[in-house]
Amino acid sequence: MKMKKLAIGLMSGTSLDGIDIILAEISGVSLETKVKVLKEKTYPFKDSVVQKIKDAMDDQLSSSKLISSLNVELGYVFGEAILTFYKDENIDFKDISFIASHGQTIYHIPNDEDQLFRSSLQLGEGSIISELCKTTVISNFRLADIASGGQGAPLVPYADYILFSDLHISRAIHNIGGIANMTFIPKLATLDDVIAFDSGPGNMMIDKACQLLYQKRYDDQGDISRSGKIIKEMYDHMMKHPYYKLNYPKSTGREAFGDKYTLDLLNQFYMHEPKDIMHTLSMVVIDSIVDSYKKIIKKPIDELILCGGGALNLFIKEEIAKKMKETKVSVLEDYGYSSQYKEALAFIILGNQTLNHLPSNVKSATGAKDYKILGQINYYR
Ligand SMILES: Nc1ncnc2c1ncn2[C@@H]1O[C@H](COP(=O)(O)OP(=O)(O)OP(=O)(O)O)[C@@H](O)[C@H]1O
Ligand SMILES: CC(=O)N[C@H]1[C@@H]2OC[C@@H](O2)[C@@H](O)[C@@H]1O[C@H](C)C(=O)O
Repeated sequence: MKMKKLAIGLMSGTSLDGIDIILAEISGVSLETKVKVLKEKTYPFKDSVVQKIKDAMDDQLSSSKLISSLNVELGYVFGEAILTFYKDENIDFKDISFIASHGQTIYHIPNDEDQLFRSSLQLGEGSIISELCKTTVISNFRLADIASGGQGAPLVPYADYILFSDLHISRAIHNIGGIANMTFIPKLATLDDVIAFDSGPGNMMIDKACQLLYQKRYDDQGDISRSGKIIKEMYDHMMKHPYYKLNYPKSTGREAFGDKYTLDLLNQFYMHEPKDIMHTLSMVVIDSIVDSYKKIIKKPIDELILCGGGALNLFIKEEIAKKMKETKVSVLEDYGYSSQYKEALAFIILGNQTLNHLPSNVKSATGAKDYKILGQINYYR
């Protein structure tokens, strides 16, 4: 299968900042996969849609009625965003072979709990996207991995392995989105050698605090956090969160580090300067990222590539570089890809595997028993 195809990747992540859409050319499969990014753009969610997503995640405000409706509504929101992308970028829908859509995570239960099954729910109905965009759509990538005993996350490590494995260099790719997740690929690695997990929160606490304390969507370039100093009591309290000590496989989400967690912290430490609160939140993100290498992986890392919107936070990038002196720390842009769109690109690679009846989970990352073909396919007709 060497034929080149055009495909769309769509990602709306845990930070709820918008819908990342990418157009790429893809050929080959598995290790022979070749991708070329052609266009990329982000379309913001309407505030009313963000509110419905947050309500659907909230144990008190959610209802089965809301979830049923939101699944279809997000199908329309995603499909219409793709149609706008086609218009903006002069793309003819007939040229597109497939759309791979991650969907909006509403709830993620990485491990069985009392009365609760390990599960993960992504909304944005593929049937609706397929109907609107008149193309085959692959969605719901996580459940086949869960069926095989995995956590269903993280899934991007497969794409990281295809894009960044190297014979001579050990590389880690750290995505700092709402949640921060990493893929470590030792030199000469097989897929089984890859280590990947969510290191903990990325921007979600920093964003929430910035919105409440400064009425800004995020801490642009990390300037506010840089200007503050550490609140030791708050830092020590936060670093005691049990998630950081867990060994991999492990994944997390808004359930653990979302608005409720941040609001509780702000209530507890309200007497401190806002800029010191921002600094402390950022230092927890930075140290949980660095600790994932120094305390969990404990292997030499030649190159660390930062990506996700958080790679644009220079304070985070500089502090990580200071703490990992033996590693070359760079951003995805240095490798010819944009930080914000790698996850959308990754789902094109995963969707291509699916259409070719090939697996794309990484067992060591999710804890699954087998390599599985991921996703559900809606053919357009
Ligand atoms: N210039 C900037 N300076 C600082 N932070 C930024 C900047 N631009 C974006 N960000 C951060 O990046 C976030 C968006 O990141 P991204 O789009 O990678 O998240 P996501 O894909 O929703 O999350 P996840 O990877 O967890 O699913 C914003 O909410 C903001 O915190
Ligand atoms: C359940 C879920 O949506 N998890 C996301 C989230 O955002 C980052 C991190 O937590 C990662 O585990 C995952 O996303 C990427 C796309 C992944 O599966 O690799």
